[in-house]
Order: sequence, then structure tokens, then C-alpha cells
Amino acid sequence: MLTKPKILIVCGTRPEIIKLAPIYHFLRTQTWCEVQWLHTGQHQEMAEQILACFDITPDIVLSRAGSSLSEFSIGCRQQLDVVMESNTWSAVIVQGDTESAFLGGLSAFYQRIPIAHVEAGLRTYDLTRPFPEEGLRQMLSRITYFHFPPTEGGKNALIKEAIPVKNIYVTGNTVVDAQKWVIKKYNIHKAITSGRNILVTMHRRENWGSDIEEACMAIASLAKTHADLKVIFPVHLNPIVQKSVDPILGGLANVTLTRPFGYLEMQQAIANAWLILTDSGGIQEEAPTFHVPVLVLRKETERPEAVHAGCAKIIGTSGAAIIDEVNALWKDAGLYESMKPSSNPFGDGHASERISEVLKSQLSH
Ligand SMILES: CC(=O)N[C@@H]1[C@@H](OP(=O)(O)OP(=O)(O)OC[C@H]2O[C@@H](n3ccc(=O)[nH]c3=O)[C@H](O)[C@@H]2O)O[C@H](CO)[C@@H](O)[C@@H]1O
Repeated sequence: MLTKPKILIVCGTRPEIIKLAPIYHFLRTQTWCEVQWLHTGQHQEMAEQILACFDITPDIVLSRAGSSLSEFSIGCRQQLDVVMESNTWSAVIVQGDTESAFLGGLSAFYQRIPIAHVEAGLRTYDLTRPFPEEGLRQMLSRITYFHFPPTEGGKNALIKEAIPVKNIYVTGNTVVDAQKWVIKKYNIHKAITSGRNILVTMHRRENWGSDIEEACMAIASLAKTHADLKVIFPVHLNPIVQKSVDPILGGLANVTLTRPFGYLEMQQAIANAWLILTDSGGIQEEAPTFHVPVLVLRKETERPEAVHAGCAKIIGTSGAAIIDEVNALWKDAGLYESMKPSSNPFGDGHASERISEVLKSQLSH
């Protein structure tokens, strides 16, 4: 009897779990393969919550060695090697640009197991922005076999980097598959009929310190000017971020600072938002599903599709730019309508099926 291809999904952070969950569930419905989920432990509390939300019980959980990134990496790599050697894996799936994704890929590479890289080809070509993600995703592309860019832009970047075109498959972003799953399961839809909510998130390392503070001062000024504006800001648990945000925005009547949202709460907050100000990658991709425009609080984005579609604008973190851009949308209903996306340029909700089809045709005999 022929044995089924065995696929290992390796991941460890909140965004990776969100983006790999739909692939895991789709592959579990398939009879041609067996799939296992490995959690590296890079994120712990945040990961548990997201795993529960997506009904995932990992088959393998690594124990986190130490609290520093280097201690985590060394322990993770050692444990990954044992897992890679212990079974005859046909492919290892990783996503994006985290330490977990890179280590999962590297360990598979040494065992000569083909790597399938989900969300491949995102680039800024500035190794310092975002750091370290740009470096990690570029290195992963060198050792990956199946490249799954979400869009044509990612495919073109990979082709320019001499990745064989036969190994590149444009799939759409699985983040939209994940949204469709939770929207249906938990019945998420816009639940406010009046007022204007601005959802804010900022956590990127390159914005730490004065950039976050300047953005917060601009948001405070907007909140004071527009009493009917409601700002909702789930603040990242990193104390560096909290130290910048809390003193400037805490205590304003129409600004709500909260702990990080659970994934469902976040989807509900996006659905309810009139506008989003963010430096998050995932939220740029999720907002169009709920027809919400985004102002990107960064100097660049590796996700230009929403900018090209007109539903996102890169504005940086200067206070003047934030105030001007929000006021322009506040006053000009036509401008606001022109930025409201009618569909999501990052995906159609069927990326997982496409990824499964490619793996089926290449791995099953
Ligand atoms: C440079 C860059 O862009 N890199 C990205 C970055 O990820 P990111 O910037 O997208 O990260 P977040 O902003 O954390 O959002 C992620 C998800 O979390 C949800 N969320 C958020 C706040 C909250 O309070 N509650 C939530 O539920 C939110 O809706 C979204 O789905 O790092 C990842 C590796 O870590 C990379 O793979 C990814 O390329």
C-alpha cells in the first residue's frame, strides 16, 4: 500500500497561526495527505488564544528555552532537528518572516525536506525595515522549494531574484481565508450604525520611541478637536510601546486604550471602524474585507496592493501628516468614499485550496 505524503506545519507567532490555520483545516479534509501542526512556542499566551479560536490542538509543542531570542532560537533549532529526523516528512510548510518560520525552514533544508513558503515574495529591499523580517524572508526564499506568493507582485519579486518560475504559484493571501472562516463561524459584521471609530495599532520596532510618540500626540490632538470621534487603541504588550502610548493617550475621554484584542475582537473592531491607522502588516490585509480604508503609519510597505487599489495610503508617522490626512477624510465624504475598498486586493478566500492542489499534484504519486 502506498503511504500518504506527510506534511508538517511549523509556526510559533500569532500572525503565522492566523495565516496557516486555514491551510491546516483544508489539508485535514483531504484524503491524499496527513498533516501535523508544530508550535515552536515563540509566542505563548497570545498563541494559545489564537489556536483555541481556530480549533487547533498542536500535534507537537516545543518547549521554549529561555526568554531571549538567541536562547529561544538555539533550543528551537535543536528540537526541530529531532522532529525533522524522526519522520519521513514530504514537505514542511512555513509562513512569512519570523524566527520560527526561518528556523523551521533551515531545519527542513538540512534534512533535504522540501520547504513550502506561504506568503513568499514580500519585499521592501531594506534590510533595516522591517528588521529582522526582511532578512529572514529573503533568506527563506533562497532555500524554499514551493513558493506561494499571495499576489503577482510577490511572484515578480521572486522571478527577479532568479527563483525558477516553475516553483512559484500565486495563491492569494490565506489571511482572507482565515477571516472568512471566523466571519462565518462567529457571525462578525459591522455592529454600529452611527459615529466614527478610528482603530489604531502601532508596534513595529522601527517605530519604537519618538515615532510612536509623535503619532500619539497627533492622535490626541485629533481626539480633542473632534469630540464625536472615538479612538480605539489595543496597545501591544511590549513595555517599550506601552511607555510611549499610555502617558500621551491615557485619560482622554474619547480614547480607549486596551490590552491587545483577541482575534475575534480585532475582526469586530475592524468591521466597526470608520478608518484604521496602523503599522501592522496583517491589519493592512484584513481591513479591505470589511471595506475600511487604512492610513499606514510607516515609510514603506511590502504590501503595496492596497495602496495601488486606492484603499490604503502610506503616510509615515509625522504628526502633521496624520492630522492632515485624517482631517481631509473627516471633511470630504467623496474622498472617503473613494478610499473605501469594494473587494480585498490580497485574496479571495480560496488560497488554502490552491496551496493544497499544488502540493497534491507535486507530492502524491
Ligand atoms: C513587516 C510585517 O508587516 N510583518 C508582519 C508582522 O505581522 P503584523 O504586523 O501583521 O502583526 P500584528 O499587527 O501583530 O497583526 C497580526 C494579526 O494579529 C491580529 N491582531 C493584532 C492586534 C491585536 O491586538 N489583536 C489581533 O488579533 C491582527 O488582526 C492580525 O491578523 O509580523 C509577522 C510575524 O510576526 C509577519 O509574518 C508579517 O509579515
